[in-house]
Amino acid sequence: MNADGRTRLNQTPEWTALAKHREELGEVRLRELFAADPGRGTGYTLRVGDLYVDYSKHLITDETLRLLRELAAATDVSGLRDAMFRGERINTTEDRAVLHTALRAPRDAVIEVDGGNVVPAVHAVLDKMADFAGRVRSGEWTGHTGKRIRNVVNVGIGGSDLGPAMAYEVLRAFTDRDLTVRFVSNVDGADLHEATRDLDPAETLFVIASKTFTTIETVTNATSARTWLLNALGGGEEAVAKHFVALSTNAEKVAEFGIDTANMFEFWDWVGGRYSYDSAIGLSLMIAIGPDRFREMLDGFRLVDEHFRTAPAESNVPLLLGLLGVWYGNFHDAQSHAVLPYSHYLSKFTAYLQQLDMESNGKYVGRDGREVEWQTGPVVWGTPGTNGQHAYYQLIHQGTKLIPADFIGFAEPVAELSDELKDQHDLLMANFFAQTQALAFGKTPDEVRGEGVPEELVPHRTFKGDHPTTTILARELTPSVLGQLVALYEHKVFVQGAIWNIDSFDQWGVELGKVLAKRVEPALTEGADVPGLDASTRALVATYRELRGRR
Ligand SMILES: O=P(O)(O)OC[C@H]1O[C@H](O)[C@H](O)[C@@H](O)[C@@H]1O
Repeated sequence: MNADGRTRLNQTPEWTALAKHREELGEVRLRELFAADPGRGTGYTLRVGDLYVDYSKHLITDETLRLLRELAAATDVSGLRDAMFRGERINTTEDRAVLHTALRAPRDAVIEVDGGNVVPAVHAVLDKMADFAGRVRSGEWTGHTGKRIRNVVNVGIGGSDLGPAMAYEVLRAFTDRDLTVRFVSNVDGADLHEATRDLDPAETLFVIASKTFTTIETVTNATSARTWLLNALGGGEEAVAKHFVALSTNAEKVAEFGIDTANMFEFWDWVGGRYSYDSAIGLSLMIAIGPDRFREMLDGFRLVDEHFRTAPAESNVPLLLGLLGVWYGNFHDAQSHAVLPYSHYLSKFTAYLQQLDMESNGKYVGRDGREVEWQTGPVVWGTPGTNGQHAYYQLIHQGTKLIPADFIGFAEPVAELSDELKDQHDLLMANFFAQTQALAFGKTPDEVRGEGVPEELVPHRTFKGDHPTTTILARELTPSVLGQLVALYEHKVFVQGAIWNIDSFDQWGVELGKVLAKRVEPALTEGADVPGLDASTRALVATYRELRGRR
């Protein structure tokens, strides 16, 4: 028992029961499970909104699912979920509410933080964003010299970059193709250079996205962007006012930087950075796709929020996905989780999920302040599937590691493709279905022999199978479907954090590097002596200075 009145996760009877069940199951053969239950292919499926979710190719039985749900009940996942939706301060280490779900609440909803309803402010900002996006899109908003805005450059990093950058790619077919939208995140000057080198400053709007407005990379890039602009256009504050807007929770710092707070789009400390792209942080996306599409996306988020909040455990998709991750991470020693979209437009989706999942659940200290004795968040990785097939799938099929994977695909190609390109879609999806089939069922030595393969090659050409996958299939990729997918993963991450008893909403682990970077910088620039610098770093810094001719 802990100070917080909870039994340690790995001492609960539900955990023990799962460990025993795992032992009894031994090596699960998916071929056998499918042979024993002809209804498995349709029975082990769920629907949420437009998403069809097949979890039949998992190393589980009805009993596994029952025991996993008992673990969720014992760890009170639904209690924490309800506390989150109610606006309680479940981010205990930062003493904050966790209310990204309020960002997509309907206008008439009431969600209180500290006795005040936050929903009217959410919609006021959405309306302000819609008004601004509309003016940029129509050409009514002009730059300092009177030219219309044709380029939007979002400057931000982490949650202030990955979400909008990912969603912009996903929804490219819905964007205004006359606008150039780019995302700059890296403090490496090459990023801003490449993003701006062919742009006319007079036609360029910078959207400075930073929750805290203190992030060194973003403030540095924003300062350089301002210099680039003013060098070209002249002018001062009036020019900045026409070419810079800010997305932030920190009005004071925004004003200090020189952006008029009238040009600031606000959000709040109860929105985590990695949960923020449907807040003001989505402004670049909204300018690209228009306010109506943005609202459709929010509707998609809301649909899955409602499902997560109200669906019973047996049909609750985020709960299921979270539990499957626990099953592999905690009872099969899986270290990673692959997300493999079969859509070119989802090329940045997994990178986005990396922050969502790994920054949320990469923790070794529990909410009780004690070190956990169980695995927490997995390494999340992956790229669009067909490309992966010709690169790293070999290891998934025949390597020595267990890598559970999500396959995400769509029945319809994007509408604007030519007929010829649309015809390629069946081939893409044939690969999609073939891969999960091969991963699950493999190829036995006898099957290989049956093909006349020489005996010495049989082991090499045998596929053991039993590599677990979830298939997520939707009719087409729309703004709403994107919202549904993102909310699905947000809540999956929530479920796992709740079970592991960690605070999924802080990120103390990124702080140390930031502090050390500030300390080391004067050593690089001025050769300053940094007291306490270790021998390795000291030698590296000296070599760096030598290579730059700074001796
Ligand atoms: O939006 P900002 O305040 O600039 O923060 C940007 C990012 O930097 C931090 O280091 C955090 O790890 C991220 O969670 C955050 O999204």
